Amino acid sequence: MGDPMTGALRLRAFAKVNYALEVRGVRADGYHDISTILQSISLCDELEIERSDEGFELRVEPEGASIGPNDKNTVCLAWKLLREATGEELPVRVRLRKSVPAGAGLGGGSADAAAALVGLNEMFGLGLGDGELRGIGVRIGADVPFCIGGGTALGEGVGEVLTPLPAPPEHHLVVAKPDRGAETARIYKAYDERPGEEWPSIAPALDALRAGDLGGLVRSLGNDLAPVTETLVPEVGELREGLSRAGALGAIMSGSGTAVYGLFGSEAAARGARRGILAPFARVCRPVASGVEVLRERAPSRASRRPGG
Ligand SMILES: C[C@](O)(CO)[C@H](O)COP(=O)(O)OP(=O)(O)OC[C@H]1O[C@@H](n2ccc(N)nc2=O)[C@H](O)[C@@H]1O
Ligand SMILES: Nc1ncnc2c1ncn2[C@@H]1O[C@H](COP(=O)(O)OP(=O)(O)OP(=O)(O)O)[C@@H](O)[C@H]1O
Repeated sequence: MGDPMTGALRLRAFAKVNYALEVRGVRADGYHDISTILQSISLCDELEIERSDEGFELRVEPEGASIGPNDKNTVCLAWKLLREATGEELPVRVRLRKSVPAGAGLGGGSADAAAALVGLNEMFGLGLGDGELRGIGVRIGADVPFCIGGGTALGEGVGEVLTPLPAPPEHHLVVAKPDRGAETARIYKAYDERPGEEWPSIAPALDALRAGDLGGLVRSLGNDLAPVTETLVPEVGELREGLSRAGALGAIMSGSGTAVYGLFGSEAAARGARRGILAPFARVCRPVASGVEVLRERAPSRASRRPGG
């Protein structure tokens, strides 16, 4: 449990990629059952949560980051749901520094919600376990439960039934995104309307991970949603081909897109390839073992202490 007197917390909220994603069927509520292998990556947003006297205040940086109104922000939704679940006031000011592009299939909004849940739980000494946080998180988004724990996991159900997997063999990624994004709901809907063949199964990717076989993982990268997004946003396919031409061992779209990533055996190879990628967003990343990292705690200033808090 965290120190209830903690005045401020800084957290990293890590993005994710899907090494493999298989859509298994559509449910009565319109959501899709999936089987997916999720991996946290070093690309991250940063949150600074500071105690205040009352209410909730959010400042998003850089200003003009087009992620919608503050009251719909996943950080605000996390605060509201946690307040409801615990009956505590949780008065805070949050600064959210965005680096993860939105509409990318990199789970940026989900990671921010996860970091807010973990951070508030710690700051106010709420004592909720990971299972309870995941239960709140799934009400914000299907990727939030994964982002709370992060690392490498198999996601089933709508993505919230999680089984930890071994960390992947060492590699680096180049993650790139065209200007246009994709709305997750629209991509799943277009998937339902699309006739045609599916990429078979995540089983070989699971075997490769369990065997620590990078070549096997590369050969079994796959995503049922990729052909759908690539039809709607052709730049996605072009970027994927660009990554392959630049020397990626394998390249595939993440989640519902529009970000794509390529796998490389070394950081040097990834850096070299990135220089040749003409995309508005292109970063070299590595897999990381957690979804949220608490960076440092600062002693509370007198002014930010609640009486008796
Ligand atoms: C594509 C993935 O990122 C893969 O990890 C996830 O499946 C999407 O997770 P997410 O962005 O957290 O999704 P949510 O915010 O919960 O859902 C957005 C919309 O996507 C659709 N959706 C999402 C997840 C899922 N398993 N089936 C769905 O059909 C629903 O229409 C939903 O209204
Ligand atoms: N903290 C946030 N960061 C990014 N987007 C947010 C946030 N809060 C709300 N949103 C809204 O959610 C939309 C998509 O968010 P997000 O970046 O999670 O989607 P995504 O890249 O498709 O990831 P996912 O893999 O979770 O579907 C944004 O366009 C924005 O309107």
